[in-house]
Amino acid sequence: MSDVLSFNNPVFSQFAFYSGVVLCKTLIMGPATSFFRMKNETFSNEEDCKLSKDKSLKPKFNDATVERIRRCHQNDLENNIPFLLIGLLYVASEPYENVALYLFRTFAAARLLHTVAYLTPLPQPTRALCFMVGVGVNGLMLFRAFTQAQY
Ligand SMILES: N[C@@H](CCC(=O)N[C@@H](CS)C(=O)NCC(=O)O)C(=O)O
Repeated sequence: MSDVLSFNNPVFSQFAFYSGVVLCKTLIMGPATSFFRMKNETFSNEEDCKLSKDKSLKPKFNDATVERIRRCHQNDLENNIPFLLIGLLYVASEPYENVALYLFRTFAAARLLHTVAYLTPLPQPTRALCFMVGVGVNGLMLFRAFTQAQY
């Protein structure tokens, strides 16, 4: 049991890999927001506006691109952070390796596709389905952790 949360455990190692994938994806959203803020001259604070050549610029909160990236980032935070926490409990429950790998891959694929669907944007229900697959994986992992835990 002491080796469960170590890279000697293939399930933890695979979990670390797919967590890294979704974390990288989430981390990219901040710089992507900054990039489009500068490109579209859409700043949310007075002091940021002063950095622009146009000194008459005022804070703006309704740029469609910036707001879409922000919503996508927030959605990542709402889903990927629970994946990291629930995943740790799940790995500690010592699941079957092939089932765990399938769940990790499904979650990572669903979240990457969710971003593609949000930013393209693809017609609904594409994004909703990606979201539900992610929620489903988190739910299954949490169920397994609950059923293995003592109370
Ligand atoms: N916080 C989300 C909760 C529900 C959710 O995550 N829905 C998915 C599928 S429709 C989504 O992509 N929502 C868009 C969003 O979070 O901006 C919301 O306000 O929509």
